[in-house]
Amino acid sequence: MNRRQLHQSHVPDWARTQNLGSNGGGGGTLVDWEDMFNSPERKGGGGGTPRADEQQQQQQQEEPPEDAFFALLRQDDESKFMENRPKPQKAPRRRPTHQQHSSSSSNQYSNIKPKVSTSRPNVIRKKKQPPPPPPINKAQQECDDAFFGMLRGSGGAAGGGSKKPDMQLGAVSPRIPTPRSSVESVDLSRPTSSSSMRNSREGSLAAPPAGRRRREKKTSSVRNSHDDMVISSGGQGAFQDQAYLDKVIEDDKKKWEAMQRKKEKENKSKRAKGSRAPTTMKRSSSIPGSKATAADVPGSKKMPLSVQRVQAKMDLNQNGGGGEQKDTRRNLDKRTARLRHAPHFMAAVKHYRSLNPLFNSNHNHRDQLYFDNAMTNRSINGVSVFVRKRPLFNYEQKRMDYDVVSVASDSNANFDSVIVHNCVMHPDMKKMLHKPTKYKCSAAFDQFASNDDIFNNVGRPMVEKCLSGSIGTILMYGQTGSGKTYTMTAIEERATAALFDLIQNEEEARGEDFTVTLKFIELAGKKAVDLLGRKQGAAVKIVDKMMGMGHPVNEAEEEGAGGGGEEVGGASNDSGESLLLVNNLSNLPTGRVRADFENFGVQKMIEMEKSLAMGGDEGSYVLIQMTSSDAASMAMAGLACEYPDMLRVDKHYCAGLGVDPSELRVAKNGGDNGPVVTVQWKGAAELEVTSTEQMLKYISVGKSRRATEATDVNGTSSRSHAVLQITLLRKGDRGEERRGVLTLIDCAGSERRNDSLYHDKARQKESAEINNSLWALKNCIRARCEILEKPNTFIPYRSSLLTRVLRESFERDSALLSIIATAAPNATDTEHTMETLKTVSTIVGTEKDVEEITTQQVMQAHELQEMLVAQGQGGGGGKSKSGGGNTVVMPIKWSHEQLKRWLTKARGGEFQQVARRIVKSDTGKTIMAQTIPKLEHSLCEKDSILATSLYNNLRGESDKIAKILLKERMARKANAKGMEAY
Ligand SMILES: Nc1ncnc2c1ncn2[C@@H]1O[C@H](COP(=O)(O)OP(=O)(O)OP(=O)(O)O)[C@@H](O)[C@H]1O
Repeated sequence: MNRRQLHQSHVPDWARTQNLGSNGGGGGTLVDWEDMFNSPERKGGGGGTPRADEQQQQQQQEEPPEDAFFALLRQDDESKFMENRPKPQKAPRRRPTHQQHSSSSSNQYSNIKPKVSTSRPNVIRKKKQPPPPPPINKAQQECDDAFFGMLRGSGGAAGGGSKKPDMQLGAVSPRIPTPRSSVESVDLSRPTSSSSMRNSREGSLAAPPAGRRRREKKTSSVRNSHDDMVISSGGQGAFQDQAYLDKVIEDDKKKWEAMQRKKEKENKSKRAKGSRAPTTMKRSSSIPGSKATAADVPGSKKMPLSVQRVQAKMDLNQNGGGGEQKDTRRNLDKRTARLRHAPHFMAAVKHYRSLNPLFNSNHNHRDQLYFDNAMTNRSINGVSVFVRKRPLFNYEQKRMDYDVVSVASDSNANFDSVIVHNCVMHPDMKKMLHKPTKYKCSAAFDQFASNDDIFNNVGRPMVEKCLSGSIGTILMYGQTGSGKTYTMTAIEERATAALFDLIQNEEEARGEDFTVTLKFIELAGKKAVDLLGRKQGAAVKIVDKMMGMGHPVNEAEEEGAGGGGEEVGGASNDSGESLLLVNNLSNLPTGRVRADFENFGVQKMIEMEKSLAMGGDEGSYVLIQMTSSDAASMAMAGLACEYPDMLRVDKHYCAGLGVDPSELRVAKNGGDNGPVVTVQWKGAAELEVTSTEQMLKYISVGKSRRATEATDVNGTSSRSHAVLQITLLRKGDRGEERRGVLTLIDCAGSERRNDSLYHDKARQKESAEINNSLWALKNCIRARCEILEKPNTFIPYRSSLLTRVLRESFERDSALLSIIATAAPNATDTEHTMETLKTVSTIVGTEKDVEEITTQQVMQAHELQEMLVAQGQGGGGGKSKSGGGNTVVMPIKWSHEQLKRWLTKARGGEFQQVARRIVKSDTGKTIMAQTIPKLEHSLCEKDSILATSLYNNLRGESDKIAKILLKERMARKANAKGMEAY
């Protein structure tokens, strides 16, 4: 098909009928569509161009009579015309004049009259062949429809709600000029026409979506072309309406743009106000399916960000906050799944606890039995490990978080256990699993333990030892927000008060003179900063100071790990021999001390033993002579300081040997008390303190200078290790000095990597440094523990600033070290808690004792109920008198009879003798109020085992019944709410 043929195929039928479109045989004429629509007549050009005149003349000659033409036109189908119409956009749009409107209004078809005139072959053939008319555009048709639909709507509205038939799409064909009457019947003068329609569709002036904007633009272009036609035939009134419509559309557009600008401005100012705000909102908006932002959460400023995120997730899960969208995802991350299935997991944990009476969580470590016990008898490898569980916070409970940490304390055992209930989903995401893991520690404190309990068990023994010249360190370790600072603050306050009380007592009793000094620094990464000096933020250098015998003091400043040398003086007399007296070699403790003696070599040990053998009786002093050597003197000096009661210089012996005891620096410098290797904080202010108030004031000043920052987990998270050191110099009436040091370290929160993902680079680096120093600490403590078995174990104390500060604690056997691991009980932090306890276990070498108890599948509520019934739990107290169905009664509310019944039946009659001994006045309340010692005397005939068992079983029963009551309450609640009952 050649170009002409192609064009021919587009010629409308009506034109072919008239031989207007034929270019084949028969002298057919090719219709120039462009000319037809651009012809001056069609455009209504009155004056006409020269070409128009020419055309007009030709028309007069060649065109058929007008009537015949109109008859032909009428035969044509309107749709055919539509089908073959040229693309409207191609027609140059020219707004007709008022005159043109009025002139054309007489005959609706007059405008297309010139189309016929284009049939003149000569004129047209000279022209370049135009492109074929484009096929009808479907999208355009839709737009047309839409527009006419709009018009219909507006017309309907204008016409009192009824659609006028002439306003239908067919009636206002875009290509067939409508008679004036029909156009005028459209009431376009109403200002509502365009804007109101649009507003009613959009509801407001908010920006339409991009797609719609595009569509509207298109519509408006179509509308304009159509309007041109309407206008051309509609006369002045229609023209004015069109102008009005344009204006309204233009206004709308302006309004929308103004609104956008305003919004953008508001956003900008919001961002400028709080630099963290956008981050927060970004984080919150990352919650899948959540609409919540930080600003939506009440008190969001104070609430940790993780809390806000979980809160938002909970809102989503619980369909709260009016959100219609319920989170229906099945594949959930661990934390979300834990909360989603909270009731089931809670029931499983509670059931587990009920089986073990030791998990009574309201009485541990309050008995006198525990005091002193944990520190002295329960240390693990020379380190006492304590665990403190903080209570569940209200906001955690609100988000359906629950307690997954159980504390089992037993006065009779040598250690306590902490169980973390890891609640997870089976990979099939249907079954729920309960995986309890057990950790061993010196003593564990549950959420009911008070600060006094902690201090009495951990702080007080330490203060007492330091007063008598020991070195003690308490170190807080745990996850961010688990209560390290809270516990340490309590210990500081109580330790200060206890210290000055004890000092006062000692001064009064013995007339000794005490000097108390305080230093406070923070360790952030590789920097140590003073917290008490006049100049805030002054750098501090951690320096090892060696104090040897018979030699001046040498300092070894260490700039970095492994830097600096150490010169150790040897204790010697004029003959170059070291002198030391051992009062009783067999009293020497094993472990490190013996290792040091071994360092001297076998020869020295033999000498010592010989001396001991020759020296006679136990308790008498034995002079040890040895050749001066660094290692020997160092070790001896250290020993003399650490074991003042065992190693001593005997003046009389020295006189007999002609040795000046004053030259023996062991006696003079270190004396009985002073350490040989001390760690000094160069540049740190050391303030002398004379009262509790003064000390607390200094501490609070130092704390206020400490670096804290809001993290995901804690609103005021400590971002550095705070090291507070209280030094006691005790001068006896004979001038002898003893030095005791109490170091309290509040470590920065240990964070897991995924917690710090949201942090900026600096914060991530800081977190890495914190974790590095904690790792170094772990290695040092571990090495210290290992020394007992492997004496040559190297302690890598130089690997971090924190461990360098703690050097004395690692290297001296008499040094006391207590670690308090703080644990958050909430299920969301299960992994953190497990990590903390695992780390502490690794530190003290009990990781082998970490016991993963068999995983259990979590029972559904009804299964649990059946099981409880089968076990007959809660039967001891009998049923409620109040007629509450199966409701049982808590032991504390038992009557005398109920108590007696329980005592007779419980544990296969173990307490039958107690049942016989109780009197009328004994009820559940009176027996529950008694402590183990009281029970022992009142009801158990001094049988402490029976009393302990009775005490524990009563509480175990109490927990079981509480559980049943809770379940009943929940079931009632669930029934009321129409929820799944369990
Ligand atoms: N045993 C507790 N009883 C009551 N409230 C507690 C307990 N432990 C901690 N808290 C509270 O928990 C919040 C966080 O505690 P804290 O600041 O001591 O945590 P942290 O472990 O020091 O955190 P970070 O490492 O980030 O500094 C505080 O509001 C504190 O009052």
